[in-house]
Amino acid sequence: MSGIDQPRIEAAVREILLAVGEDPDRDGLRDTPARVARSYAEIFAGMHQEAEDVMGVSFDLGHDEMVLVRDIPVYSTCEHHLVPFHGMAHIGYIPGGEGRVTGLSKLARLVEVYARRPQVQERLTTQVADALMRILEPLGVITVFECEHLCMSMRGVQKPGATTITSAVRGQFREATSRSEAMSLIMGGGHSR
Ligand SMILES: Nc1nc2c(ncn2[C@@H]2O[C@H](COP(=O)(O)OP(=O)(O)OP(=O)(O)O)[C@@H](O)[C@H]2O)c(=O)[nH]1
Ligand SMILES: [Zn+2]
Repeated sequence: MSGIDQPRIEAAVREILLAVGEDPDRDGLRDTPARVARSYAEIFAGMHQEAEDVMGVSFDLGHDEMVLVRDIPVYSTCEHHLVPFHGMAHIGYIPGGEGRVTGLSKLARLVEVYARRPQVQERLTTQVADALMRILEPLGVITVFECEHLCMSMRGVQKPGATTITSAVRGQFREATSRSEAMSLIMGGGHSR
C-alpha cells in the first residue's frame, strides 16, 4: 500500500519486541515485524486518502428529506495508546437545494477514510460531518459514534463495556426537532434494537 513506510515499521516492531524482552528471531516471531507492517498499512491506510477519493458519485434524486445510515461498524486506533477503539457510526444528512444524494456505501467508505488513522473519537466524529458538508453541500449533517476504547478496557482504568458517545451536528440538525428526530431513529426503533 503506497505511502506507508513498511520497512521502517518492520524495524520499529523488531525493536519493540527486543525492548519487551522477546526474541524476535524465534520461530513464532520471525515474520511478525513484516506482518505488523502489512497490518499497519491497512489500519492506517486513511493517512493517504482524502474524503473526495471515495465520495466521487452523487445523484440528483430530488429527495430533500433525511437519509440516515445506522450501525456502520467502525474500527479505529486510539492515537494515545495505538490500541483499537471500535463500535458503531450513524450518519445522517438532509440533501441540499438540488437534492444531491450520495451512494449509501459511500457514507461507510467515508467513515473508513478517517477511522484508518491514529485518531481520537471526537475528531473522527467531526471530520466525517465536515467532509459531508463540504462535498454534498446538504442542508444538514449528523454523525454519532458509539465506541468502546480498548485502552480503557484492557489496560489503564480497566472498564470493559464502557461506551463513549460523540456526536456532531451541522446545519438543520442544529434545530431541536431535526436533531431529536435523528437521535430517536438512531437510538431507538429499528429491527436491531
Ligand atoms: N477525549 C478522548 N480521550 C481519549 C480517547 N482515546 C483515549 N483517550 C484518553 O486519553 C487519555 C490519555 O491520558 P494520559 O494520562 O496521557 O495517558 P495514560 O496515563 O495512559 O492514562 P490512562 O488511560 O488513564 O491510564 C486517557 O484518559 C484515555 O482514556 C478519545 O478518543 N477521546
Ligand atoms: Zn487510548
